[in-house]
Amino acid sequence: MILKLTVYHGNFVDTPSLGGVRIRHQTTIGVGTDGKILFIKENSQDALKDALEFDRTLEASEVAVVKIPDSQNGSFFFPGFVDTHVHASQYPNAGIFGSSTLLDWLQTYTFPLEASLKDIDTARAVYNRVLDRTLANGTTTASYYTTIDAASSNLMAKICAEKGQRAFIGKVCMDQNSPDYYIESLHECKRSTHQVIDYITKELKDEKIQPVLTPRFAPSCSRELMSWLGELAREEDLHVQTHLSENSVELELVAELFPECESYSHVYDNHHLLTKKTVLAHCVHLSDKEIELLKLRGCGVSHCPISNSSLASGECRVRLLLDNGINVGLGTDLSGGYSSSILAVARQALLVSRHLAMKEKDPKKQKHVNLSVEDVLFLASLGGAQALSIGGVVGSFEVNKQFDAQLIDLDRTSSNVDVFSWQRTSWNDSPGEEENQKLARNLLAKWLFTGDDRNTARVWVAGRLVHCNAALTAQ
Ligand SMILES: O=c1[nH]c(=O)c2nc[nH]c2[nH]1
Ligand SMILES: [Zn+2]
Repeated sequence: MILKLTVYHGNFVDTPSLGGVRIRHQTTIGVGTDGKILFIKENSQDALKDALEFDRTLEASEVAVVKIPDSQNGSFFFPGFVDTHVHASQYPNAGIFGSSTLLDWLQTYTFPLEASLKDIDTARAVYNRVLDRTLANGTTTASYYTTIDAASSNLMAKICAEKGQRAFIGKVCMDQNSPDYYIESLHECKRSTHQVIDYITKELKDEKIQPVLTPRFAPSCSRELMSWLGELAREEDLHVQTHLSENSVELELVAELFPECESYSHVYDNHHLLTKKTVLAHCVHLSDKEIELLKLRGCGVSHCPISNSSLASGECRVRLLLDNGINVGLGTDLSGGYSSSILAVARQALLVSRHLAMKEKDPKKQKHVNLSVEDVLFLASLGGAQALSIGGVVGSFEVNKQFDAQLIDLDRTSSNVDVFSWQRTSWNDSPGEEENQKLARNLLAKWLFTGDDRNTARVWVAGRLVHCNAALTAQ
């Protein structure tokens, strides 16, 4: 018999809006063979019955059931994480940055490593590993930077398709102010960019994998290159990613290189690179006028607090961006950031917001600047999806969205999380269940601050199991 529907049963947690947590207790989610969520039934005991009621033409043998036993009360489903900014090619350097800051870090650590991935075997080893690692940490969508090399960028796209992660693949574009051993001419860059777009859209043809135009950052891109990329983005309706306003020395360099532009953001805007499908990493030192411009253009921002702390770049004022209606997600920014875990990035986002709050004199403002556990879990999931302009496809559990999910298990004896008997919840979030609600929120905080990949039991992208932490007891 051919499988026509999979039903997942257990407790589902997601963040449908900033600061809001939704807990769906003993719920069945039905997923079609194309990975789309077809129905959600709350407060249900019998997942198979729900499936057969949903589609009366189905036979039981055509339905697969993934049920978390009620006894496994420390387990819940959460949407897969979205990493809005990650340099796959830099993964071998995770943790290796010494006391450098952005510009010397690029020269000392980053450009030599990226250049070495021209060797296809090196690229294969690195890209396979980074995929396994991010999937094991619950990342179901990632916006990747590869290197300037087309062949190995195409290999990365192929590995993503094979392993099943949803991914944007950004072949890096740089044609000025870069080392002789790691640069392309404008002509070469145009050709290799087309090679990657053509491979992904005409050969690979996996709708979960998309190309993203990737001017590295303004200093390494000529005006001609940026104009050409801006035009290509418009003509082909492509996604764009780049870095913006990360480090104060970088800001001075940009002002020197582009004296005709009002600000760093205007450099990109003048070349038509700020669109609704653009995601901008860092945005640490933006002026109010630049924030207004990003809002006007509908760009997303990738907040990378581990990277910003490691490279001493500064603190992004996330609450200000959110208050201005800008979509913000989280980025690991490997290897400016040392961790491949979006959960770890979410934790750091919360802590950085508290550092910003400490600088506020007014207690009311202090409170507002703080990001809560619920806020950073939103940024890690739906916020990230919205920043990448795919908020209608993934990021929360809704009918017609894709089933990109992770099963979290806080009870694994080998993990770092200890849940005591009085801290348990039935996950029942209905009115009148205030104590349960409080316990559930405390468990989410415990996961955020003490959890890691040992608690990521299983991961699905579009309904396909892409990671399984073998020791788990869930069937
Ligand atoms: O965090 C960063 N990582 C990079 O690789 C990079 N290149 C330019 N600017 C950058 N910032
Ligand atoms: Zn980066």
